[in-house]
Amino acid sequence: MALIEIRNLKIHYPIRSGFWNRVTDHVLAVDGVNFDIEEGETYGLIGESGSGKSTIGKAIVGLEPVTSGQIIYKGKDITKAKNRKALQYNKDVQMIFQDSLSSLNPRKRIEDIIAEPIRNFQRLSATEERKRVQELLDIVGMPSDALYKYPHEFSGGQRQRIGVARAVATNPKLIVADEPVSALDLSVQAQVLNFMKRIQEQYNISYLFISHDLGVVKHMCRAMAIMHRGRFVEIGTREDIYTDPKHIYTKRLLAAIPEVKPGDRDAHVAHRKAIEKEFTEEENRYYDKNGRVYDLQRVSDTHQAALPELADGGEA
Ligand SMILES: Nc1ncnc2c1ncn2[C@@H]1O[C@H](COP(=O)(O)OP(=O)(O)OP(=O)(O)O)[C@@H](O)[C@H]1O
Repeated sequence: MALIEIRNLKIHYPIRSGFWNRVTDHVLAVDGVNFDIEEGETYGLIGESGSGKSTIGKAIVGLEPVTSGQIIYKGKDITKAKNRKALQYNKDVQMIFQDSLSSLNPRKRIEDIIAEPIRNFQRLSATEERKRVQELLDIVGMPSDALYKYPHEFSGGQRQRIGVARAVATNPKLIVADEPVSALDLSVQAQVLNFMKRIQEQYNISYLFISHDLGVVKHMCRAMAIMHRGRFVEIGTREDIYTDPKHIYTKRLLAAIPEVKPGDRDAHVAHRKAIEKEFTEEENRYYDKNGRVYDLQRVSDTHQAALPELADGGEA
């Protein structure tokens, strides 16, 4: 059994308009995704901005309400749990955010920031708590005098380490890492990713690793999903995705990785242009169940609504 199983998860946001502020439509931020995360595994979620990655992460940690579908943790559907705040799940599943400056309370000292999740779940004496916070700082490679400082006194990489220390404080089983290194320099990215891996091995933690950067995901994940407009367009292992991508959107993301070898530059630019052309053509193409092809730019809205697979959320 997987540690967490996501089944047909949908998160739709209402769009309100008009004088009465009625719901006139919905943003289909997440529209029927399925995946499992095994114990000790890192599962990658890749897609461009707005594809719905963060919404999935936030729904898993309970920061977004689920429209429909299931989040099954250790065999139990937590979306149906009565008193969700009281669940062991909240201790077991933690999150790291991209923007460490705004996710760490600027008015609190590091000691209090890291101790906060501990206080939610455990009663420790002041001495025990300080010892535990020092231990956590040590795990993420921060000096123990960091205890008395404030978030703005650290670099982005150091703040991300503090964010990890806070996430690890409750001995979690799963950490949702939402773009954890996107705001950092390349050299600092490598350091943070390496210590995240080290901590994973040491404490057998699973990660849901959310990123728009295929280079970073390749370094971290064996299994992954490519997300586009609220749906998964391709799922597979690292080898599947990086050596034999099937979906044009995946090919496009891969082609967007900059080519560093000077000799290959022209070939890379030509490849990128070809992919971009194919993507523009494919993106507006819709295949029905009988293999007929429609150009979605040409069919009217009424006709689109009449296409059965489109109406019930089929692949477009
Ligand atoms: N609270 C909300 N109300 C309405 N729409 C929302 C809300 N939160 C997110 N959305 C919309 O849902 C879609 C998915 O957003 P989400 O933040 O999950 O994307 P993302 O892939 O994580 O992008 P990014 O990396 O830029 O955060 C976007 O179109 C976004 O505008």
